[in-house]
Amino acid sequence: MTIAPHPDPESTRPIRARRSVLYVPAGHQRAMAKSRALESDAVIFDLEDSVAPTEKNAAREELRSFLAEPLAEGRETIVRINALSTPWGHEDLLAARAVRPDAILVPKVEEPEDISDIDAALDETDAPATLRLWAMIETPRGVMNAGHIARAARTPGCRLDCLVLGTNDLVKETNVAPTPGRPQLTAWLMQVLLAARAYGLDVLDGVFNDFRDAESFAAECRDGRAMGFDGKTLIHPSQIAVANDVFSVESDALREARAIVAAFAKPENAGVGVLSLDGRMVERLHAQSAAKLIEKARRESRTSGHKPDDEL
Ligand SMILES: CC(C)(COP(=O)(O)OP(=O)(O)OC[C@H]1O[C@@H](n2cnc3c(N)ncnc32)[C@H](O)[C@@H]1OP(=O)(O)O)[C@@H](O)C(=O)NCCC(=O)NCCSC(=O)C[C@H](O)C(=O)O
Ligand SMILES: [Mg+2]
Repeated sequence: MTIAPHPDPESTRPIRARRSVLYVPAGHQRAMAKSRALESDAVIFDLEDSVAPTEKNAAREELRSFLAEPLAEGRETIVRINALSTPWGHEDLLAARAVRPDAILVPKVEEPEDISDIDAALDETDAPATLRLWAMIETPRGVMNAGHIARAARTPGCRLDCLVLGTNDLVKETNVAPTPGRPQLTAWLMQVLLAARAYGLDVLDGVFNDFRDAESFAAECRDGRAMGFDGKTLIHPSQIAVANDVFSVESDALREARAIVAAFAKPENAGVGVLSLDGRMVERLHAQSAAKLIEKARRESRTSGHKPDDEL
C-alpha cells in the first residue's frame, strides 16, 4: 500500500527543501552572478527594501536580463516585489511574472486580500497555476491576521504556498528589543508558524543581520529549527552552509522514517491502523509524516549535495 506523503490530502503543494533561502538585491550584478554557484535551496531576488527608489527601474531590467538564463534545476527562484500599494508594485509584478520564477514574494501582507489581489492580477496575465505566492508577515497586523492570511490557501486557485517572517520590519514596527534568543519575538514567530501549519503551508524564519557573527547565527538557526521552521532566510553567502546543516533531515530521523514506511508497506499490515515498531506505537499519521520527511531529504540532496545518509 502507498503512503501519501502530504498530511493534508486536499493539498497538491509539492514538498520542497527550503533550508536556506538567500536574498539577493536585484541590480547588484556581482551578487546575482555569485548566486548561481551557491548551494542555497532557493534564491529571492529582491526588488523591495534592498533597492533604492531611484534604482527600481534599473533593477527590474537587470533581473530580466540575468534570469534570461534560469538558475540550476532544483533551486527555487523567487522574486520579491514591492507592495501593489506602492508606485512600483504593478511594474514589479509584471516584471516578476515575465522572468518565470517559481514564486513571487509579497511584502507586508496584512489581509487575505493582499494575496487575492495579486492572484487576480496574475490571472489577468494568464500566469500558470504553478506560479506560487509567498507572503511576508512582518507587521503587527500581519501577525495578528496570520491565520486568516494562511487560510486563503484553501480558496480554490489560490497560489499561496509559504509564509516568510520579516523580523527587521517587525522589530521596527513594534519597537521590541532584538536581543539574542529573541524572547520578545518568540510568541509572534510561533503564532505565524501555527497559522502556516494549520493550512499546510511552509514557513521560513527571518534574517540574521550580523553576518560576521557565525556563532550567534548558528544559535538562531537552531532556535528556529526547534520552533519548527522549514528553513531560514539569509542575507549573505557565508550563512548558507550552516542553515543547510541545521535544517537538514537528520540521518536518524530518516532511518526511522524509512522503517515506519516499510512496516506499513508490508502486506500483512495493509489493513492495520496502528502497529508496534521497536517497542513504540506507530500510527498511519506517523507514516504520512515519514513519507514527507523522506521526500524532503531527497530534495535536499539535489540542491546542496548534502546526503543525510548513504542510501539517498
Ligand atoms: C549585507 C551585504 C550588504 C554585505 O555586502 P558586502 O559587504 O559586499 O559583503 P562581502 O564583501 O562579505 O561579500 C562577499 C562576496 O559575496 C557577495 N555577496 C554578498 N552578499 C550576497 C548575497 N546576498 N548574495 C549573493 N552574493 C552576495 C559579494 O558580492 C562578494 O562577492 P564579490 O563581489 O564577487 O567579491 C550583502 O550581503 C547584501 O546585500 N545582502 C543582501 C541584502 C538584502 O537583500 N536585503 C533585503 C532582504 S532582508 C529583509 O529585508 C528581510 C525582511 O524584509 C525583514 O523585514 O526582516
Ligand atoms: Mg521587511
